[in-house]
Amino acid sequence: MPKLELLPAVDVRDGQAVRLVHGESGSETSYGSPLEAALAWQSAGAEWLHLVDLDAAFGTGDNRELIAEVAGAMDIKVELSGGIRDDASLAAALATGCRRVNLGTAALETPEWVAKVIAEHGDKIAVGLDVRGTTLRGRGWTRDGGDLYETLARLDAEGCARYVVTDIAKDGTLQGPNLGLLRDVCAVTDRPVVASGGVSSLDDLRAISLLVPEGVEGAIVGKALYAKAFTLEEALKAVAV
Ligand SMILES: O=C(O)c1ccccc1N[C@@H]1O[C@H](COP(=O)(O)O)[C@@H](O)[C@H]1O
Repeated sequence: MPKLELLPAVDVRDGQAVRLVHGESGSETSYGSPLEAALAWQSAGAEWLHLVDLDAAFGTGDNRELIAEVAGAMDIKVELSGGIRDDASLAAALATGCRRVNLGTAALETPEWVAKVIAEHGDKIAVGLDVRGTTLRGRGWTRDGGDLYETLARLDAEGCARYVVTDIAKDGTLQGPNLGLLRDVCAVTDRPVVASGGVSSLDDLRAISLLVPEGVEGAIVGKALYAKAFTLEEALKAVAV
């Protein structure tokens, strides 16, 4: 059985590495330099970095140069999210050398463009399914964007390679992942799923690992690492098989 991939997160707002609660603007706790955070996760043995431009996601500007600097400094694979909604922002994201990008709002608001870039870029494109209940949210998680399962069926048909599933109610709360949601998504798609939101302990990571046979490929870990609930080295050891 393949091991669960871990993706430590660096979310950037106003030039700083931050964590939010439920993705709400204004709930930030700041953790300093995004480059230092990313280098620390890399030194600790990460194989992936989940890098998010929160200003671009919220529409409050962007951190494009800093994001490119961080992505460019990494020897590990980078998954880039936030504000990738058109040809120009996609080109800028891919030019950072990242391994793949996550599209959120675009998958809800401009489905034709998303179908086109999936066809052009294959597994360099993942879709972030950010949900409250079973309703998708876009534009910094401030607007409803349709039903999770209808959108998933459409994206599957268009050849989307991978989904990053975030339970907004769990994100940044250290309350444990929504394992039921992950199981439900895996039951309706054969594409790999990256779990996001709520990880609080090594036991949470072990519980997500048990879903690898059902289709969960990875888990994004944010607040728990910054809050020092465990170290990344401990996390990597916990999911090693
Ligand atoms: O990661 C967060 O905490 C987050 C919070 C609020 C909005 C977005 C967030 N992150 C990721 O950003 C992309 C969506 O950006 P866009 O809609 O494509 O501009 C998605 O991967 C979210 O999970």
